Parts: sequence; structure tokens; C-alpha cells
Amino acid sequence: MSTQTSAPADAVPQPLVVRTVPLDDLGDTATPDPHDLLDLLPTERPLAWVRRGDGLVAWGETMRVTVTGAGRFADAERVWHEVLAHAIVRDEVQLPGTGPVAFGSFAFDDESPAGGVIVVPRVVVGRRGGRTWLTTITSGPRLSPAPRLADVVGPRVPPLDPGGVVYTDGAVSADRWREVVARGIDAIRAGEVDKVVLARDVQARAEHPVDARWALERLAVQYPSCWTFSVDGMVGATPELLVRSEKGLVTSRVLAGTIRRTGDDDADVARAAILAHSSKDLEEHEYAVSSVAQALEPFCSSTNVPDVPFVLHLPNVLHLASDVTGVLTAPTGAAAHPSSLSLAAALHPTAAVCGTPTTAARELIRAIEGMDRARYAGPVGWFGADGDGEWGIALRSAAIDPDDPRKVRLFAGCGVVAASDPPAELAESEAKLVPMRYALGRDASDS
Ligand SMILES: C=C(O[C@@H]1C=C(C(=O)O)C=C[C@H]1O)C(=O)O
Repeated sequence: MSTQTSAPADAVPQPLVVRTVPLDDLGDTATPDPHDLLDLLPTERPLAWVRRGDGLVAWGETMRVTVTGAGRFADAERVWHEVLAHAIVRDEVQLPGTGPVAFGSFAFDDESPAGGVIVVPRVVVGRRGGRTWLTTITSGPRLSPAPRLADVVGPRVPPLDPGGVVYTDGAVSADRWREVVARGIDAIRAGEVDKVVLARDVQARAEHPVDARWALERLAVQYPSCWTFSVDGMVGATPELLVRSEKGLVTSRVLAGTIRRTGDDDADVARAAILAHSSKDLEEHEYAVSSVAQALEPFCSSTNVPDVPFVLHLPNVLHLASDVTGVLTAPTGAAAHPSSLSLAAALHPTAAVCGTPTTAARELIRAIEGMDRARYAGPVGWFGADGDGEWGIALRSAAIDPDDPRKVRLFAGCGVVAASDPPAELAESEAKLVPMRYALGRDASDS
């Protein structure tokens, strides 16, 4: 386990200086458009967490903390608290996402060299429920003057078109991945696990370096009910919220159980009904919901777990979905309730992306999946000074290669139970690759 900061807390010569001011000149707040926020982003290292035009975009790096190992979440959180302890903050808006903010992305597996990162940006622009704000985070001896958007936003450079994209096999070819799924089913039948989530990657090579903003804009428009994110080269639009923690209330959107859409609305209504009654999918879903409910329980005075899932309609697939909620309480002996990142650490990996039981499923994934998931299926999101924040599961996502941004690794996985069928899972994984293929494409039908 190791922690590295580009500006370690004890070596930061000056405290963080954080100013949040209201912003009036950002689009029509009554009908938020994701472009209003995303259009502000520069090409270099854009940070984003947006949904239906609300959320946060950020750029610049005042501090970066890289972590590895099983303690990666706790290490990141410790450094964040150390830095905050000395921060000079004036927050004139006082909403979730105002004041100091850090974005993070963490590896799925404790043993992955991808580890994790939190980035404290230099500039954040946020919007929520018709209110918009600007935060600057610098370091210095005293409070800086109130920032103005015009001073911190560069000239708008439209997202760069990646050009033609060629797709090739990732670590495991599609054919061989069917065998991986078959091995997973054998392990379930042998009683090693009840459910395992198996994933694959696909390598994309674009004609030009991939500008994350190109993907973000396409994803935010096409997948408005998802959380469109960009943190340290990890880009995607996830439908699955690992945890949101806000003023003592915690929410998790659990997905598991999937059916592909046909493109025909009537047929899809019929498919939604099939999904809602499919015992195989309901079983997969139940494992995922129980894992979240059990992980939240020690931190909550009460939880609400829906009896039956609803069907979430996305352009590419339909999912069984449950919104689990809870009221946070301080665990015995602790003064405060845990931060959103600690909750994410406690929840991760849920059975929606790992399996049941967790340890055996993770071992099975290590043994048969044949790739390092890196930050795919790990927590991605942001948190603030009070620990509140939002962490999604990095699904429907891709990693832009930092050494060669023409290269992008796309990921997709599927929950496997005893009744699963390898060719059907392969087809489901293809459907889950559609959002990122679309994101790298060039016109509406490109996917
Ligand atoms: C693993 C992924 O998705 C997860 C698996 C699902 C399933 O198997 O039905 C559904 C949603 C996600 O929890 C992915 O998109 O890569």
C-alpha cells in the first residue's frame, strides 16, 4: 500500500484557499442543458460529474493524491482531511458540491496496480436545482478575491473529433470470453459461488487523440438518466449509483438483471415485462440488493429496501433497478457518521459488479477473467469538505491511455448465475459496450 501526493499535506507550503461564489451567467437555469457545464471544460484533463444538466465540471489540478492497495480509500480520505484541516474557505452558496471538492476514481481490485486517485481541481463550476456557482481552489496565505468566470475559463475550443475508430480484441477475445462465462457457470454449479460478475475489454484505436469532452457531450445527451463522468482518463455514463450521501441521508441505485432493447418501443415494453418476471434476473438482482443493504446497515439507523425492482429504460438496455435508502448514524464509538467515500469503500464491491459471496467471487474473477479491470467497475465520483458526495460505479466506461490518447480500453461485464447462457451473456456485454462505442462515434447512428 502506498500514498503519493503531488503536494503532500505536510509539505503543502500554504493552505488551500477555497472560494465559492454564485454565478448568474450560465445558461438558462430553468431548463438546464448538459452543454452549459460541459462547454466550459478545457481539453486537458477535464473533470466531470453531470446528470440532466446538473452536477460539477472542473479543471486544473491544485493537488493529486495517488493511492494503492486495500487501504486506498482510507488513505485518500486521510490526506483529504489533513488538507482540509488547514484550508481557508469562504463558501457563499452552501450547497452540496460547493466549497472544497475532490474528484476520485479507484480500482476495482485491491491488488490492481491502477490503485486510485483523488484530484483537487483548481476551478469547479456546479449547478443544482436552478442555482449555479463557481469555486476556485488555490493555495496561499490568505483568502483570494472573489473569482469571476471570465478570468478562469479559457476560450472555448470545441471537442476534437477522434476520427475513425478501429476496434480489436482486448485481453480476451469475444469467443474465448464465452468460455470464461462457461467456467463461471461451472463454478456456480460446483457450489463455489452463487453469482459472479464477469467482464471483458475491447481495445479502440482512434485516428486522432481522444478528447474526453467529445465522449462526455455525446454521453450526456444520449444517456440523460446516467451520471456522465470523467476523472483522470476514466470516462463514461454510469446508470449505477454506488452511494450518494447528503445531510445524513444515503441513497444507492442498485442495478442487476438486464435485457437488450430491440429499438422497437412496443417490443421493448413486452421485454420489460419479461425482465420484471425473469427468475434468473430477479435472482441476480436480489444478490446485488442484499449486498448493498447489508453493507449499509451498520451505518444506518433505518434503511428502506424496495420489495420489488423497477425497470430502468436506457437507450441500449433495460435493467432491473432498486433505489435503496437509509438514514445515517454514527457507528458505536464514533463522533460522526462516515463520509461518502468511506461508505463507497464499505459497499465496494457490490454483488452487481463482483458476485456472491464477495470474497469467493473476487477470487474467481482473478482466476478466470484474464484481465486487470483497473478502474472499471470501481467507485468514481466526488466528495466535499463535510464528506458528503456522490460515487458511481464506473460502468459503461472506458480508460483513455495516458501515454497514447488514441488508445482507449472499453469495458463491459455481466452477472452470471446458474441459469446463465454464455452466448446470451456475450450479447449482453456487446449491448453494454454500445454507450462507449457511441461516445467515440461521429453521428447519431454511430455506435
Ligand atoms: C457489469 C456491468 O453492469 C452490471 C451488471 C448488470 C447485469 O449483469 O445485469 C447490470 C448492471 C450492472 O450492475 C457493466 O455494465 O459492465
